[in-house]
Amino acid sequence: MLHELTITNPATEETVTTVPATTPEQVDAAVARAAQAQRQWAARPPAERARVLRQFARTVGENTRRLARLTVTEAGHPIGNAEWEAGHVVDLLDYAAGGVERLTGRQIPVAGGVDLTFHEPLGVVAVIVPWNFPLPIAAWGLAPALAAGNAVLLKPAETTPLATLELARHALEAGVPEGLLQVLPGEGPVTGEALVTHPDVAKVVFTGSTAVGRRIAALCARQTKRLTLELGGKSPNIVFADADLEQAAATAPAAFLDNTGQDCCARSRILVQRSAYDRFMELLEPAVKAFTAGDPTDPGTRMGPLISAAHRERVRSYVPETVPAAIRGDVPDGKGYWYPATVLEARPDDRVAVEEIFGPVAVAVPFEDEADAIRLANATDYGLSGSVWTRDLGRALRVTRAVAAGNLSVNSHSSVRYTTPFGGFKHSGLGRELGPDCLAAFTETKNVFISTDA
Ligand SMILES: NC(=O)C1=CN([C@@H]2O[C@H](COP(=O)(O)OP(=O)(O)OC[C@H]3O[C@@H](n4cnc5c(N)ncnc54)[C@H](OP(=O)(O)O)[C@@H]3O)[C@@H](O)[C@H]2O)C=CC1
Ligand SMILES: O=C(O)[C@@H](O)[C@@H]1OC[C@H](O)[C@H]1O
Repeated sequence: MLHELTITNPATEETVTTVPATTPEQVDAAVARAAQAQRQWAARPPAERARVLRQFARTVGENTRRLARLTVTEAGHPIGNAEWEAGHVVDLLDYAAGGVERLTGRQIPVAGGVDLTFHEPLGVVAVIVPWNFPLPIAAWGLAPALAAGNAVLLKPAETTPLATLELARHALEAGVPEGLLQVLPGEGPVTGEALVTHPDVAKVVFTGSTAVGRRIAALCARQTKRLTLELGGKSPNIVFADADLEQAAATAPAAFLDNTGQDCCARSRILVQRSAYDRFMELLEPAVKAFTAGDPTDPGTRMGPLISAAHRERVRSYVPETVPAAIRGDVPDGKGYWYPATVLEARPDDRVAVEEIFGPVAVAVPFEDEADAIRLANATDYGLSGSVWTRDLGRALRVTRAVAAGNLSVNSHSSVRYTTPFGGFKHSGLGRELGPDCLAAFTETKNVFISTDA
């Protein structure tokens, strides 16, 4: 077991700092503190809880630049992206604060009495966060969980605890009660599992790999623990010949290269109707090459490094050395975990075309007609996101309804809006985050019947 975590800047390979790792005994103490804070928080009037969360949002808003710089340092995100991510946390906190007073129960007409339903907080919630979007994914869990009256214990990824530790400091400054939001850095199998198996943790929200998600699901099942899973993806970008090909090709690079492809929604399977395939690939090449990789602190940079040397090896293992890439971008020489933007022409059942790579690698595959496109789009175990490019509205509706995925977009690659539900079909997850029901996901529904016959 590690006593401390070493944080490395992935763009320079320099050690940034070390952070103590949380032991299982410290997890026990954190759960006890959180449970006490939660009882007092849940008892406070809703308007008061909403005010505290709005102040939390304001404090984060005043500190987005510093939070963004921490994301650049620990995760290698380009500064423009990192600033958007910190701003997204502000929006999530504001949105959740607005939900506190709208988390209403119901009165259902019944015979012989009055029937009331209540939404009650769960208690202590564990939010286990990956390294790809340290702040947004943390906030997807913590903002609605706190708003619904819960306490949150957040375990960041080993490689990226700095921004969320800073976020917890801002929570205290803003008046979020001591103990209600605690960030517990540490190793997944140690700190993470201590949280998942703790009997006083009522719910686990996990974002990460499908393999770890399955393990956590099995551990939660032993205690019938509430669980939300946001797992991997291998999302299709389906381009029909009738689409605006210029626009489809201009936007396709960002859809698989943003965050260096370390995005569960990455459209890394580019499916193009055969009659438009050659033209599309011609248009795609300059667009991919223009997606500049380099120093993440430079506002002109579009793509940073991968998170670690080990992850770069994993990405590399998917790309056959003997087959030349159809398109390959450039990366800086020297230090940093760089990997070039790569498009491969693959067969639909090649490993590179069906497994999540989580790097700047896409496959291009031609298809014949609508039925073939749907068949190929659904030919993975995943079902998170996907895009359809066409000018035919009927086709857009038919294809989006036929693709088994939680988040689809037409003539766009947008997957994430804090106001709309997000989550996966098949092996991409369980439950939904964000959207109008995000607070209810952190409650139990209680029904009370009051007899009027007595
Ligand atoms: N859906 C998504 O957004 C993500 C998908 N992935 C996929 O997973 C692959 C591997 O990435 P990796 O970092 O290993 O992702 P993991 O699934 O291992 O990690 C995600 C989070 O879970 C924690 N964790 C790991 N094991 C356990 C456990 N047994 N109990 C509780 N928590 C645990 C991790 O901690 P620690 O950091 O200490 O390991 C981290 O905080 C990627 O290449 C990608 O394909 C990865 C990240 C995000
Ligand atoms: O989990 C992911 O990787 C995606 O959902 C990702 O998270 C925040 C970004 O806005 C999304 O694309």
